[in-house]
Amino acid sequence: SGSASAAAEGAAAASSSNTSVSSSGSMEAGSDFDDIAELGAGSSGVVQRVLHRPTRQAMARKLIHLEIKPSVRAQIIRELEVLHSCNSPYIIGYFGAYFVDSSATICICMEYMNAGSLDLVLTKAGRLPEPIVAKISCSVLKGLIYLRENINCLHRDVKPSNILVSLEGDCKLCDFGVSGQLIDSLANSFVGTRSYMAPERLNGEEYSILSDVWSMGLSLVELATGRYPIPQPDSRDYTSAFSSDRQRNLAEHREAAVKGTRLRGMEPPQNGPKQMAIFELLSYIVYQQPPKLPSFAFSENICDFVDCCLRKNPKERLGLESLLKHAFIQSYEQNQEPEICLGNYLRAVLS
Ligand SMILES: O=c1[nH]ccc2cc(OC[C@@H]3CCNC3)c(Cl)cc12
Repeated sequence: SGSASAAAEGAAAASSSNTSVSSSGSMEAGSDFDDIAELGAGSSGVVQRVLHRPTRQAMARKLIHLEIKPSVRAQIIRELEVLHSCNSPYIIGYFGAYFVDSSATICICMEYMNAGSLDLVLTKAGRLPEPIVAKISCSVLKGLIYLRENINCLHRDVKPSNILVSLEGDCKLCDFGVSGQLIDSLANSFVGTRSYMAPERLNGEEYSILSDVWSMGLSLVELATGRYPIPQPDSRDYTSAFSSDRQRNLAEHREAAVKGTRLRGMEPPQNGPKQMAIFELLSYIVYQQPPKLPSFAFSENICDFVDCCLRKNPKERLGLESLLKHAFIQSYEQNQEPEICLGNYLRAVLS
């Protein structure tokens, strides 16, 4: 930990958000960190809120258990080093990573976001109003563009739990596939009952930035309705969360964005099994029509935006720059109504 402290001291002086904790790769865990709370657990590991004592820096530390040989560990640490050069308001800050020898665990130290990930926000907010979904979409697009332009990497795992927000109104991407070796080491670790993977990827075809666009589109439908959108809800499912009066629904979005009020999310599927088996769900994504938002409860702009992301054929999907110019993003980007801001909304809805 001595080397880490020295590195952190030096880096902290640089006061950049990308101070490096350690690249030695052999530093024992925990010596410089105080565990404060558990932030969440996902399919690849547990995330804790920690304090890096030498720098007094609050951090989020992700622990991933990996049974791999030392040479592969060193390669993962090396491949993660490029994250030190990531400096974007839409990408989570990176402090460094190290292995805990005794428990074959990699610890990845990242910037702490005090409003957590969007899967957790959604459980409290019910569903997110359109202006908030627009702000999040804009940040996700800018984050994906930054990854492609600066580290030439795709995200590969866009979903609500990998989009982080802060009470100051920041929205950043995390857990993107920057280390090929880490991707390979995690290849068989998928556990879960839902997938944000694009049809072409489920079909074993070439993965491209347009597959990230599909995952973003699916995530936005979930954020806007409060429910994972596959299988496609039927009309009865919609009536629990949305009024039949279109104008009332549209007014409700704006009001909830300004006041930070919770909106009732959609119930899980009533008809049929509570939760579709994962294989059935994956074949549904590949063979059935893509999900879409109910036009009676949402604006044409957001309905068209998600349709442009959720085309089954990747060649028909819009690219990142075109999506950034879409009316859904522009309509909120331009008349940036001061009372509609992500920070105010999150402070109200999470209070
Ligand atoms: O503050 C954070 N920084 C980096 C990663 C991170 C991940 C988080 O949660 C991830 C889990 C995964 C599934 N649900 C929540 C939270 Cl809740 C905060 C942070």
